[in-house]
Amino acid sequence: MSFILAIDQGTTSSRAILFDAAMQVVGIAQQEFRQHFPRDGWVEHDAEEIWTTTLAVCRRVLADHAVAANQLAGIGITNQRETTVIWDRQTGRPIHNAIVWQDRRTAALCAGLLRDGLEPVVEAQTGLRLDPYFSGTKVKWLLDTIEGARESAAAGALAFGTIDSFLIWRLTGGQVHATDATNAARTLLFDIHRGVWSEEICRALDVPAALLPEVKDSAADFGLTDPAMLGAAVPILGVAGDQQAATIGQACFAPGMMKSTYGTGCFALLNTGTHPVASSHRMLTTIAYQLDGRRTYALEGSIFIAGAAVQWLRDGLGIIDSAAQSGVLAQRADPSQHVTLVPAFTGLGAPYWVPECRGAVFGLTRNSGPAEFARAALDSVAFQTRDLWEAMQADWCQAHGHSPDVVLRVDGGMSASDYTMQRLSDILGAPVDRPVMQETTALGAAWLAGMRAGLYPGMEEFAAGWALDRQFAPGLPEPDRREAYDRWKRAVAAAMAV
Ligand SMILES: Nc1ncnc2c1ncn2[C@@H]1O[C@H](COP(=O)(O)OP(=O)(O)O)[C@@H](O)[C@H]1O
Ligand SMILES: O=P(O)(O)OC[C@H](O)CO
Repeated sequence: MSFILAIDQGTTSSRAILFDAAMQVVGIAQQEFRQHFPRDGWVEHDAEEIWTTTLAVCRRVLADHAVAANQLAGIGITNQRETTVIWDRQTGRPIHNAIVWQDRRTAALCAGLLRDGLEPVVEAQTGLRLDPYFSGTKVKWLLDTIEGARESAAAGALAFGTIDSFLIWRLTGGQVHATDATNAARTLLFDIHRGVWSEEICRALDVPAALLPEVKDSAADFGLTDPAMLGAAVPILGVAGDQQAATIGQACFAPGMMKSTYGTGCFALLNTGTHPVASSHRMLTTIAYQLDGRRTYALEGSIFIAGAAVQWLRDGLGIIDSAAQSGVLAQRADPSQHVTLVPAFTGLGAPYWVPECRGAVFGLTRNSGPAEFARAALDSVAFQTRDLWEAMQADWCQAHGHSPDVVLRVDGGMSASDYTMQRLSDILGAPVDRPVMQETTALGAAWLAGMRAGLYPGMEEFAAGWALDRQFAPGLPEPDRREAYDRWKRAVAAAMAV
């Protein structure tokens, strides 16, 4: 039993990553699935497709590498967070498509709850904001909308879960209804301080306790897979939301360590230790991981558009053929021009939280062309990260009376761009560390399971194995950094004013 299977169930694809006893990647299988946009602002996934693609990639990666299920010491699950499924306990069938984290259908519901004065309770107990992003109002929408759902839920016939929970249910053949603390922390229903479902918020949202999963540590016994799934009963031993799994995979275990993942969007988490730090700068407070019943907390900043700006250069503007070309093109930009892109294509996330804001470009001249657009798109990722960086440092300062000594570790597809990572370091005025290991999210889930199985080392030894690929050191003089960031702040203010 010398392998660990990590399941990474993401927003656009399901992946299975096989790790060996030395925590090295043996193989990866991946399958995309359909995105459903039934109305403006609505985003759904077919939960059955999430299940079939997940099972298919697990079977494929094992078959491709001739590894039998009885050679697995355990399974770790990491997942797109907040996405909401409600299913029938008897049949296992979802009562509706999964409502995805990006879905905005509950905006009016949130506005109503805000007027009712629920926001202070939500912030104090969950560390989140009253925003459609999180699961709670999606659950309420489903119970209010699907005929008979509210009565069935009250009678205990239905189960709610984030994607980890739904996969655990399916993998165990309907035996286990559980989640981990990091996923529970994203539901808007979980008291992150007491580590229990919040009766007050559940009451306000009309969510019956009978609907909710048991909340466990991130490394725990989540049940055995039904042998019909993979060919043998395999224990599920690790579960964490994908951004928390990346924090673990990056070994950001000490307070002051921060990871920033650059995929379609960007999610930055700053470890704040065993005491939660409340944000007065519009960051989220969340659980980074829970081990042996002890919660470690993080401040989180979520940016909706990062790599998606590069996709826009490729698919929207057609000025590059591949994402990798963006850095080459950006380096050819005229240094005397200051074209600034505010990529608020789907509104602005942290720290602005303005869903109705849309993108804008400033500083165009007759000489502005593809190179200046490419630079503006990549630079926008650095500027947005600086927004989070400033907010988190200010929150930390308020809590501790001094600035943190931040170590920033980056990952995700866009961290492959040397240009962007250098620019990030320049704009932050701080070093940026990129690890050798690219699969940090899957590694985090695998480590949780492998550590629980006794195959992988404990936290300290795991952290010591983190290896640097490249450190980007800041090269921009302070006045230039200030001037560039001031220009960005003015551009955001102008975009928000339109
Ligand atoms: N060399 C590169 N330069 C700039 N952006 C890149 C590069 N490689 C990938 N990207 C961007 O990274 C994103 C893919 O990263 P990934 O971590 O796979 O994202 P996700 O998990 O959200 O699908 C895409 O948006 C792509 O445009
Ligand atoms: O699936 P990803 O990588 O886009 O991550 C989604 C986040 O977990 C949403 O909070």
